[in-house]
Amino acid sequence: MMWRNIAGFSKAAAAAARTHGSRRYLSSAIPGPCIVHKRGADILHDPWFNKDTGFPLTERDRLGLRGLLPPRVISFEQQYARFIESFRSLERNTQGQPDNVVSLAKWRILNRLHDRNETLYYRVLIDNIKDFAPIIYTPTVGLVCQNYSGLYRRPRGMYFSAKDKGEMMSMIYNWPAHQVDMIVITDGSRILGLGDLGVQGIGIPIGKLDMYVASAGINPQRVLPIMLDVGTNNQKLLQNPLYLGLRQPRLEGEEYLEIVDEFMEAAFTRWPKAVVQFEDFQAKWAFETLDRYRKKFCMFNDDVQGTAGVALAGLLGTVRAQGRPLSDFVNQKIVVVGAGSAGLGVTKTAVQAVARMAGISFAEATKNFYLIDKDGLVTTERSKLDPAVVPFAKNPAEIREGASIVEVVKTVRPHVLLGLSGVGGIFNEEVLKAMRESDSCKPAIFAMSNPTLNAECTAADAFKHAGENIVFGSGSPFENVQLENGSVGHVNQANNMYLFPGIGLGTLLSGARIVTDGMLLAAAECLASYMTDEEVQKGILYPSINNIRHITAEVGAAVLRAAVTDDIVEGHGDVGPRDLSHMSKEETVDYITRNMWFPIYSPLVHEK
Ligand SMILES: NC(=O)C1=CN([C@@H]2O[C@H](COP(=O)(O)OP(=O)(O)OC[C@H]3O[C@@H](n4cnc5c(N)ncnc54)[C@H](O)[C@@H]3O)[C@@H](O)[C@H]2O)C=CC1
Ligand SMILES: CC(=O)C(=O)O
Ligand SMILES: [Mg+2]
Repeated sequence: MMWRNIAGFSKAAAAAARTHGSRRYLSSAIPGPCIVHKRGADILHDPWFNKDTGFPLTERDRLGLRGLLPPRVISFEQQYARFIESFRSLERNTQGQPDNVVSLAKWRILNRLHDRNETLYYRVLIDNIKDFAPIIYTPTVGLVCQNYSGLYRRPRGMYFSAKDKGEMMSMIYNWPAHQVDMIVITDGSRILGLGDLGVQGIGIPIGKLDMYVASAGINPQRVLPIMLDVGTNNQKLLQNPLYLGLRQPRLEGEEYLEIVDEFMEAAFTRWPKAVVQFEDFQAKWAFETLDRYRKKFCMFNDDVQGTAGVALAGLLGTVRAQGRPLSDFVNQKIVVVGAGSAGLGVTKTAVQAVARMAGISFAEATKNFYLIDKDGLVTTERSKLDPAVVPFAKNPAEIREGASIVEVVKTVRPHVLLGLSGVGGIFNEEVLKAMRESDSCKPAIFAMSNPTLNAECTAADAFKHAGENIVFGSGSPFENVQLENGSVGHVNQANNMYLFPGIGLGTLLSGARIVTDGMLLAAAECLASYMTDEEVQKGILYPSINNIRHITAEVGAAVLRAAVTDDIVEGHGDVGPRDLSHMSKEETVDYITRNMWFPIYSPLVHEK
């Protein structure tokens, strides 16, 4: 497959140059120039501009590179083929070694390319996204974060620590790029299902932004991963002499919020048009910061809001997979395991959808939802109920307070069992077998926790124990399952990666001041309607990751149009609010697609 890619490379590159990219092209296949303010070895050491052995001789002369490279010029196609061959050779040479060792070796080879030559890196990533997303994103990114202090070679992104209080407004100007479009920020307090990883959580913003470049075509020169290091409560890290973060317990309360406030003010002062994505904050701060900033800054929380949209699309897909009309969603009984930032975001959004569809109140719409946390089923009987879960607490007369997952499944016979608990394997054989008694003809199991070992169950176990007629989704990728009946059990990657790039891109290109509920709902609806009935009936609820650029363009357009409807757009570049409001749906998709950056070597022109 890889070689087919390479064989079709030149034609594809020319087509790409026509249809993608924010760089302007002089003719259909010739990329426009890129201004560079460096010369000589400085260019070779800057991954944004470096072409390695790909610099043409004339460019070597112009930029003072002559003699700094071996004499032969290697084409982009040859460089690409050479990298892929190295990667395949690494795969061959590591066969039989433990999974973690192989995954980290693959991450290292990609990371080295990222550090050296971003154009080639993003090109191999885009063309081979199915193979490489599991390395730069979940699950391997989790392993990278766990080992970050040892793996660290050179910085990427910016680090703001509790010690930088009062300095952030000037520090933000240390970032070399004049323009920043997308920022992903974490405080490292809940990295995937791996808990508090402190400063080592920086791997998550880096991985998410790689997905932004690959999926949404955000220019990699304009992305900024941010780590807010406010300490860590992870004792193992605090005792690790190699740990690279602040060696102090996490800041709490006002002290914590002052740090986040200061960063937000600094970032939006320098880049007022940027979009900020909050990622992997522990639940209390995820909700608090979302509440605090969503009306003031152009930001969203991916775990709360992106996940909710992807899950809603999956839930609507399961109704279609049952061969029922969408309106039947209001009758689906849904058990959500995990009442944190993701589980609560999903439950709230799904209840809102039921309320809207059935024309009933939010409170009435909670009837078919059952929320389970580490203490079991949440009911009104629980002492010290977290205010965020109060709306979903059941009457203990229906099922007892603290009932286990299997008790709830046996009693409720739900259509859907959805896990966002971060606890690997809690959908055990007994729970999965209980799902055989579901009231649905096609029960749905979503084991959405990441990374792979934290998934509530594996795909193979789900099909084996819950039955071959289920639909299955997981946060991290699993292989499809060969079923005994001869058919294929499809695995859906129920991951917010299907939405956050489109939410960010649509917001950016509309120049929306904030991210509204309408924009988020439009993103979810777009994803929900993306699949054909035929696909959905086979249990395929989300598109292949190979189509991620296409789905992102569609989602981005839906988000942009919703922003226009909400009357909050300020336009982007030459395109004003009136232009945006006059675009048809197709024109909006075209506008979004034309603004996606695509990696191709541009002639470099030196300017002092
Ligand atoms: N697939 C996707 O797109 C996404 C997946 N996630 C995953 O969801 C998981 C949870 O994330 P957050 O909600 O942010 O974490 P969180 O820490 O805010 O919440 C975890 C919840 O799980 C509950 N829980 C813990 N142990 C449990 C047990 N044994 N039984 C039942 N419930 C239990 C906790 O009480 C808490 O309510 C993580 O693994 C994360 O990777 C999060 C966002 C997106
Ligand atoms: C996918 C994601 O955002 C998470 O697991 O936290
Ligand atoms: Mg996350």
